[in-house]
Amino acid sequence: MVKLTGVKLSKSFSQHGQEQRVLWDLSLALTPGTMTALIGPSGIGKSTLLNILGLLDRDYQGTVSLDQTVTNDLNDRELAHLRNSQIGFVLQEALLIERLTVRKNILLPTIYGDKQDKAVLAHRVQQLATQIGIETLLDKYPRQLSGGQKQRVVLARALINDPDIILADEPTGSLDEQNAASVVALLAQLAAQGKTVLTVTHDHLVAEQHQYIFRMASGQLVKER
Ligand SMILES: Nc1ncnc2c1ncn2[C@@H]1O[C@H](COP(=O)(O)OP(=O)(O)OP(=O)(O)O)[C@@H](O)[C@H]1O
Repeated sequence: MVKLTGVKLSKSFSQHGQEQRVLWDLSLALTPGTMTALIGPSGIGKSTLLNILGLLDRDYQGTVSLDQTVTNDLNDRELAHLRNSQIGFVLQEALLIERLTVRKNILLPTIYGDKQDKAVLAHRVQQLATQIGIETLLDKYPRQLSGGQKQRVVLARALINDPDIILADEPTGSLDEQNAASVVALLAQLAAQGKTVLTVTHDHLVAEQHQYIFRMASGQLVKER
């Protein structure tokens, strides 16, 4: 299992000649087997931080490490391989490919990287779908699904490669209370298996179910729990 560390992370955006500092010497370490919630007002930089920790954004100051591997030292190919094999992303907008079935959407991350056995993958899709409650949707197309169902498909896709680190941006945003509770329960189950879970959420009830809670303010993290 993998420890994710960010040290002295800084990031600015410049717009209309104005520099906006979003992250400012921010450091954090996420330990395997723990579940951390990241809260804070809209526009404060939560997604920006998630994108850096998830190795999607290289344009920042500071270092991001997975165990002993300092990701800043890797080339784009190595970085993509690490991201694809170790990190599961549950993004805010459920981006599914419309012309592919739910099953094929879930399998998308497996077409990159090392070849995996088809029968094993088929079994894994079935297992995940049952766990997440979307087993009846596997042969449907995204347009036939509700927002909440799409979000659960995105979760299944994030987990198909069995990543050690799960980064979730508002994973319960478009779910009703019952489905939200089952997604949080699943994240807790993954943390109990030794995975590292970081969840961005606006929902206090969801945050409360995490072991650690950090609030983002002025480019830094304040530990609330
Ligand atoms: N590509 C970009 N160009 C310019 N500014 C950006 C860009 N991406 C983000 N920002 C700015 O950086 C700040 C932080 O954005 P970010 O999306 O990280 O916030 P957030 O806390 O995740 O917000 P929300 O809770 O609404 O999702 C915002 O003020 C936003 O306008």
